[in-house]
Amino acid sequence: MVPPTTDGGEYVRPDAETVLRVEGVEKTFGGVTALDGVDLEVRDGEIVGLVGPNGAGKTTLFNCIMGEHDVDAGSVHLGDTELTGMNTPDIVQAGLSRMFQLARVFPELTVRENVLINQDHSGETMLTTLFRETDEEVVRRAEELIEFVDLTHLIDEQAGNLSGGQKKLLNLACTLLSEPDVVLLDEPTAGVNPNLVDDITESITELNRDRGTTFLVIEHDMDVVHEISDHVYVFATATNLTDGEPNAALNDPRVLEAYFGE
Ligand SMILES: Nc1ncnc2c1ncn2[C@@H]1O[C@H](COP(=O)(O)OP(=O)(O)OP(=O)(O)O)[C@@H](O)[C@H]1O
Repeated sequence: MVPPTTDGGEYVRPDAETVLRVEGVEKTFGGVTALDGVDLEVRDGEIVGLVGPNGAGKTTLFNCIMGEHDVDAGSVHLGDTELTGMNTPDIVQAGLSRMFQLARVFPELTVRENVLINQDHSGETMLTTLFRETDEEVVRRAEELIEFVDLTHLIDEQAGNLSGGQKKLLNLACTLLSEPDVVLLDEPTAGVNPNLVDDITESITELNRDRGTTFLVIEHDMDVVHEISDHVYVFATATNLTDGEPNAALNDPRVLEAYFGE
């Protein structure tokens, strides 16, 4: 990873390799144009924020990147690999991982089992993955991730007993087991008790700083966007409005107009 640099205190986009590239993506649902020619790039080692009013198309873009929707036009690349047209498991295998807005856990399984079920299960179902003998190295990594998100004291607890914020932290650990090149986070702090918001933002920034994990993050909380993002894309009604360093992008008059009618 090439670390982001600063120039007089201002973030300068690293001259690093572009790991995720979205070009001209279009998606319509019946008569609704959800994405109308979206371009976006995430460079190695960055945390990139994605903001925009409700209905702007942010989640649809994540679905298109992860292969959950076919795109009508345009392309998505991860490094040199074209993801367009690939199915979701193959996209995960290629190096992308996603955390959903609503935490998704298996409530009857323990915290440890929830992480382990995310190991590579090509050719088998998730459950048979869990019950086959797991590589010691994978178990060690799962336990290390659980420790990283501060859930070791709950490692044998059923995930259904965790709070909403703890489930999000668990989901974050789950997305990391496959050692992805880029992690997509859909509103990581939404619905989380304010006490745990800092734990989540700290986990994201530590993962980025200490392990070089690259993130693309949809977030509505502007304080969080300012705090964690190196670069921000702003969407309005199905397309890019602007992008740049957080202060500049979020104070762009077109953004203030789209958000606040100023
Ligand atoms: N499966 C679908 N079928 C029909 N319309 C859809 C579908 N998914 C999204 N849309 C429409 O596409 C547009 C973009 O929605 P999307 O959920 O991507 O926006 P968003 O920016 O993620 O909004 P929010 O911030 O509220 O999550 C909206 O008009 C939405 O109603």
